[in-house]
Amino acid sequence: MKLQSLPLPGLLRIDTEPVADARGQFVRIYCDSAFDGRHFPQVNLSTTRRRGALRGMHFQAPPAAEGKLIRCLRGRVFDVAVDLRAGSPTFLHWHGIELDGEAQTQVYIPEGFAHGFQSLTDDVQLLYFHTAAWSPAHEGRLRHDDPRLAIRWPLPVRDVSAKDANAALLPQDYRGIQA
Ligand SMILES: Cc1cn([C@H]2C[C@H](O)[C@@H](COP(=O)(O)OP(=O)(O)O[C@H]3O[C@H](C)C(=O)[C@H](O)[C@H]3O)O2)c(=O)[nH]c1=O
Repeated sequence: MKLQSLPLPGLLRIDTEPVADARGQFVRIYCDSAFDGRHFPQVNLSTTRRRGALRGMHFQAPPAAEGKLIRCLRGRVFDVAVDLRAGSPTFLHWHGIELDGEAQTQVYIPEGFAHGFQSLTDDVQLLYFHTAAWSPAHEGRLRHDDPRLAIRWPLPVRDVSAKDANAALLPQDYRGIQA
């Protein structure tokens, strides 16, 4: 398991290392020793039907701020993290990484980030490990097309949920979250 820092502090690319044999392959997705002991009280799986569909941008505010370890199991996605940490040198910066079911790449998005992804193929399956349980009362959403973020999505966007489409744009005085 190789961890590589990405341009936003705390954001990690993880390259897992499958072991192949005549039966197929085995791969370790997570281990405490490689990750200084994250605890994941919740694991989610989403499937997305159509190429171009977009889920996000989601985050949870403290005390339910959540880190996410994400792996694409099927299909291919453009996965985006946005730094919302108050005072961060990369505040409101975004970074995108392609994940796909064939490659062994995962991404770890720490607490204080918003997360979203666009499907680059039909029939995408994404596996998420969360460092906090879902807390609707602490859920926050950003618009995927917020001009203050200026995220460059690879495909024309489609299939956005009403909740995501109706999220508020960031106010000019937005200061971020204390993660
Ligand atoms: C997270 C969660 C959701 N739900 C319910 C709430 C909705 O009725 C339904 C779908 O939720 P939502 O529309 O928020 O799901 P996505 O838009 O796919 O959000 C997911 O994808 C984006 C990219 C993320 O980063 C979120 O962490 C992840 O939850 O499941 C539950 O019942 N339990 C849960 O733990």
